Amino acid sequence: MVNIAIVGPGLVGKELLQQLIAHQASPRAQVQPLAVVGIINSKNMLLGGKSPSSAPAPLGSLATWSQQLPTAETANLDQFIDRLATAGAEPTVVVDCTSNLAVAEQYPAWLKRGLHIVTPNKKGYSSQWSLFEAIRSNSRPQLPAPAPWAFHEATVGAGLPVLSTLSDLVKTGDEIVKVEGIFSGTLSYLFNNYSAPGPASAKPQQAFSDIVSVAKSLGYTEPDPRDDLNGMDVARKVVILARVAGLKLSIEDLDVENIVPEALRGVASADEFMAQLPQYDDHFAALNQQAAQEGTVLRYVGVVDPKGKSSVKLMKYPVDHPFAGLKGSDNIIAFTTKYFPSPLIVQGAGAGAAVTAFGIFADILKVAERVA
Ligand SMILES: NC(=O)C1=CN([C@@H]2O[C@H](COP(=O)(O)OP(=O)(O)OC[C@H]3O[C@@H](n4cnc5c(N)ncnc54)[C@H](OP(=O)(O)O)[C@@H]3O)[C@@H](O)[C@H]2O)C=CC1
Ligand SMILES: N[C@@H](CC=O)C(=O)O
Repeated sequence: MVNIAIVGPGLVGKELLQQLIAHQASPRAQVQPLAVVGIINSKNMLLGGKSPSSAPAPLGSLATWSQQLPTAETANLDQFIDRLATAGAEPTVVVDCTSNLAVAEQYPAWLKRGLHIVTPNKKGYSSQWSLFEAIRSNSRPQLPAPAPWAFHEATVGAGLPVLSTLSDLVKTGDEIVKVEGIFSGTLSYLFNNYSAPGPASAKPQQAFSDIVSVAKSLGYTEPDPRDDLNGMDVARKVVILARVAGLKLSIEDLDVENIVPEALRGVASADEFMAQLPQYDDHFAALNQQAAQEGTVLRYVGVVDPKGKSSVKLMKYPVDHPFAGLKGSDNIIAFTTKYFPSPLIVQGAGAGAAVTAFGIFADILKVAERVA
């Protein structure tokens, strides 16, 4: 048995819980039994087991967790972790589904207590180098067994096998020449719809702000869509990729193009930002029109260039370029390497609760297979 504890049952965490509940009801659970022993958000926490000093046990009636959580005991992340790390507990995976840096800063301490980590939270792997290094040096494979594992596949490309592919290339001695791609499901969705190839008259005349609203409602955006439009989400992914490729890169080393209109960068809330965005539809329409007149489309692209300057920016691509033909919220990542001078391409849905939860779930199973 492997224990699972979820920190942050929001959009993604909730979907993960659904997938875990479905797993428990399926024959797959016989092969790999998984028990959800704890759930915590910023207000409350649920922990299975008899007493605060006993090892955690599976939550009873997991299907009703969302009704139980709001009236459960007050959240205390330190106490939650203490319980999970109780002597005699089953191997435990803490799944951080927040987007919180303060939570990610706890990973090294959690790893030192033997807890495995799986996360879609980009902050731990893309913020200060010392945090990344502390996570890496306190987990396997840097430490020998029985040290815990830390996996973060869903931080880039949601459920797509992006980091595992890059890691395999590096581990087998391939040389990374360039990693280039559309790493944001939100920005992919926005520009695939707003700046589609084809005659201007055939294009849908949707306002830019309307498409941002749809991307938000489909669960593609960060809780505040400015974190997508300001390039920071893509910048974090570029940093994560670069670090997996062995480069000591940080966000400050990148050129990042912020496409949030300047006047909206400081507005107080995401709601206020969404309310004011329609005032800037003409600005985006002009950018798009200019690209169309040049026979190009707009695409927001990240580049890891080991020998040059890595960057995150809005680019124009000819309509027959592979990036121009993307659909929906697809990500596309092209790895140009010594073995793959014609790039190895990974492509598919790169945002949304279902695919992100799938990526997290696959990482949980990787831990479970290694500790079974
Ligand atoms: N959406 C997508 O397509 C993808 C998302 N991701 C990443 O997945 C993560 C989750 O995203 P999403 O589900 O949309 O985010 P949400 O904002 O929907 O959920 C965040 C959750 O974290 C909880 N939380 C926040 N701070 C704390 C804290 N200090 N202690 C405990 N719980 C806390 C919130 O609780 P409360 O409600 O009480 O505030 C909430 O349950 C993010 O890091 C995101 O970048 C990665 C890939 C794709
Ligand atoms: N907001 C992000 C979610 C996944 O990382 C995106 O749009 O790609």
